[in-house]
Amino acid sequence: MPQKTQDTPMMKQYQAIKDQYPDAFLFYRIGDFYELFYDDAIKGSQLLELTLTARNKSADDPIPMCGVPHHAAQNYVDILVDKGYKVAICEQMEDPRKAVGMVKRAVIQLVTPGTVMEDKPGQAKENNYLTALYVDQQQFGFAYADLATGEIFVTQFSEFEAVTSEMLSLQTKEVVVPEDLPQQYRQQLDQLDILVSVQADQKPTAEVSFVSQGIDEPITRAVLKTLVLYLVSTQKRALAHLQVAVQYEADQFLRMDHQVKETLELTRSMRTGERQGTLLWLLDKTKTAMGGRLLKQWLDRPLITRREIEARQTRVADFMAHFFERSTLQEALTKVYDLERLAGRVAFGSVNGRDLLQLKGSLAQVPVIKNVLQQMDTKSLRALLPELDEVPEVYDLIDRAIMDDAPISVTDGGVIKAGYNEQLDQYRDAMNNSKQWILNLEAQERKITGIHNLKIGFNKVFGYYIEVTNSNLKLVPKDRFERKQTLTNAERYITPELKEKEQLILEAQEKSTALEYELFTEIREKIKQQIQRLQHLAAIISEIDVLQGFSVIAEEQHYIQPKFVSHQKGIHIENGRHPVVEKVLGPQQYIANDVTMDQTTDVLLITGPNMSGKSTYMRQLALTVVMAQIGSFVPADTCELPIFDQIFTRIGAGDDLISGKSTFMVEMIEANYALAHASNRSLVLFDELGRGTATYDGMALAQAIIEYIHDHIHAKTLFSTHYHELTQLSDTLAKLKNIHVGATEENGKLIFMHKVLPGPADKSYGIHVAKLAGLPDSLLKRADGILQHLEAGSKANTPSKPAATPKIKTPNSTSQTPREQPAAIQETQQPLPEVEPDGQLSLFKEPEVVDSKAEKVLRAIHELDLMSQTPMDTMNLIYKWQRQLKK
Ligand SMILES: Nc1ncnc2c1ncn2[C@@H]1O[C@H](COP(=O)(O)OP(=O)(O)OP(=O)(O)O)[C@@H](O)[C@H]1O
Repeated sequence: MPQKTQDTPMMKQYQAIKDQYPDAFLFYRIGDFYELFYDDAIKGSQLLELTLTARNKSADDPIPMCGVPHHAAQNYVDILVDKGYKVAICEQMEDPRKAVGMVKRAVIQLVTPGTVMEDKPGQAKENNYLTALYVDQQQFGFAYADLATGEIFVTQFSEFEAVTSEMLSLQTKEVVVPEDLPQQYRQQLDQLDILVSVQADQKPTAEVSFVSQGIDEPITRAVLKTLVLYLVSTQKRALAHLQVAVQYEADQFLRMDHQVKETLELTRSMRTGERQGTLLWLLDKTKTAMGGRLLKQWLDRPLITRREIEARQTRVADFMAHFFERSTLQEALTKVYDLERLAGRVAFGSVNGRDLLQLKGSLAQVPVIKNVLQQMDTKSLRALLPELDEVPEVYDLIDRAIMDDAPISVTDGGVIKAGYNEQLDQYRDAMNNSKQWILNLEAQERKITGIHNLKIGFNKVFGYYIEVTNSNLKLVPKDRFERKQTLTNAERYITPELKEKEQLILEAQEKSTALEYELFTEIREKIKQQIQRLQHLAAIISEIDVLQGFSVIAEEQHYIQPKFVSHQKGIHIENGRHPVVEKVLGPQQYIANDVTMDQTTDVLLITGPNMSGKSTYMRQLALTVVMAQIGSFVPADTCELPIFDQIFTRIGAGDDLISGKSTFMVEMIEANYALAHASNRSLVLFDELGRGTATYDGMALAQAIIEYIHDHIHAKTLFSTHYHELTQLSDTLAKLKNIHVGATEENGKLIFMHKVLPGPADKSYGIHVAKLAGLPDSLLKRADGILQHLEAGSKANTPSKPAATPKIKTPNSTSQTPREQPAAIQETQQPLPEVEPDGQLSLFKEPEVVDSKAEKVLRAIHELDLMSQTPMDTMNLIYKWQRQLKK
């Protein structure tokens, strides 16, 4: 009986290896190809658009197969990993020609989404983080690493939400967890669209102990071990570039959860997901990829220590003051390559001759950078000089050893300079002498034979040969020349002495390439010894780069150095601007605005028409705070700020469609999060909070939330609203001030002033905005009619001096006075209308007691301000009404 295909020795070897990597595509090397089999082949051929064939097609059990040429494999690996899959690279571990029996094969690397090392175009300024999680008794150890740069960070959290928020902020594509991670967390991680990889507990490696230096807590040590073991087990090599883990505490930085960072568009645009239009995009004037990555890290974690922030500011000011020196500095920085990733490649063993030349070129810039900092001659910049290590050992070594035009390949020779190694020089001499000998032989044979165009050539198949054209064949000495090949117009011959020389040349060549590779490996190992110095240098240069970038943008956009004051003194900003909107609109178009929140103001209640600039004003303040706390200058004429500990936002009505939460639910979750975590040193921005539900509910909640913050939290809070009734709160809340964004009406048209003014706005210009948006005239007329009706009703019902506190009506009681000032809103069991502010907004004459469900719903429909509803709001309401009718 013929052997089944799957039982052949090779397929058995394949299966044994594949069993160890069930969750990865196995790229199985056969000769010049990597082959995929079975399901890998079926799925892989679709994902990679490859032809699906079969091994042993004609057998009873053909095995699905597809393959990629080895030299093009990287592209295919990248595609799969980019799509979130893992790829195990299985190589032939011995020369098939020399192998006895089956060629030995082994997986040399498992490439996963979190461990990609290759530089992808456009990604140089991005880190690729692998994260790890360890849970012990409701405490969460959390760590992350960038394998390309060797950076590792570790912390712990006491809430799982903080873990997921951090993962989302870091945009990790993969998280490593221990085998015994409780199922509940596993499920929640699975929902995040992040690949979850499991790492078995094993004996720690040397890397683990190196990375964990100075880390004492068992939980942070445990998570580091999980992380590093995974790196080592996937990469299968020593990772000398892994850096000692940096321990951080979330409260050592200005805390912003993932949602806040997204809302403020610090590094990713909400609309496009790209950099364009973000604060990072605006601020990034860095000249190196490392600087670009550092800036992003700073934006993720602004500082809260005044001394540290001011140290950065001082350097920015110093760079600003030295325009000419700065341009020399920038020129030098442009010539600095990605030292961090080069160091990574040295450790990884993937560095080539050109990389080393880049390393040398970068190191050559260090004296230039030092020189220019010296010229600037300020205390803060001088302090950097001793930190700028030129790593001369590495520079000299590369300078002595690596040819200036070294090729990319490290195995084909042509990498090592003459004079670096005596043996190599001898081989090269031998080769050169022999080549000269051959030239001499050519001249000599021409003379002896009288064939003036006799040539000695070389090709890979026949080696050296003597070529004679057909017209001279009669002159060939048949006794000495042995014919080897016939061409159309010539014959090729060899002679014994030519063969002998050829042997010598080829041997010397083979030996010299092998020796070159050996020398290159040695050089790499020597540089590896200096990796930590290179990494330190990279860190200092990155910092210089980011700070010089701040000086560039500050100069270009006319920013000023913010001053830090106590929380009591509060916020004083004159002519502040939204940095990104200003950049996009141009300085002439942007209307600058003041922000004043001194000891008498904790809450600014902002009213004004749609589109007038309320959320821009709020974002402007938040971005100014973030810029100030990363050490950048800020867009304003003068700026005094306290240092904030956290920023909370609820801006824009984004639905969390994935988790099926409605706008209102998301709003309430975010509001609750802010209320639970904010302190009197926090900044809270709520944009039209409460508008995701029925008017009364929303207004009631908005008021209660403002009161809560005002009375209990004392955080600096900006609250924009369309509920004009809320402006009356300034009568009862001592530290609440009304401001509004002005607009004027001219000939029935609305002119936005974008100017923030004291006091409440007097009118909602919704209908005008609707007109600008192009709604049909007939509809607008109808809306105008309803508005007039509403206003008439409102005037009729409004007491001459509007009461600050709305009255509350329940079906069982007529109007009653609320508990006490300023607690205005009380809970009631009735769904609608639970709360009604004195007659405002009311279109119809109120029945004292609403008794039928249908009437309640009808009335709610009448009262609904359709223009201020999103479709999702309306869906929510209809759902609620349906439920009421069914009750
Ligand atoms: N200070 C300003 N100077 C110039 N233009 C501005 C200014 N503030 C806002 N704008 C422009 O007005 C537009 C609307 O601003 P924004 O979204 O802040 O309004 P809004 O009052 O929050 O609107 P809505 O109530 O509809 O959410 C912005 O896209 C911006 O182009």
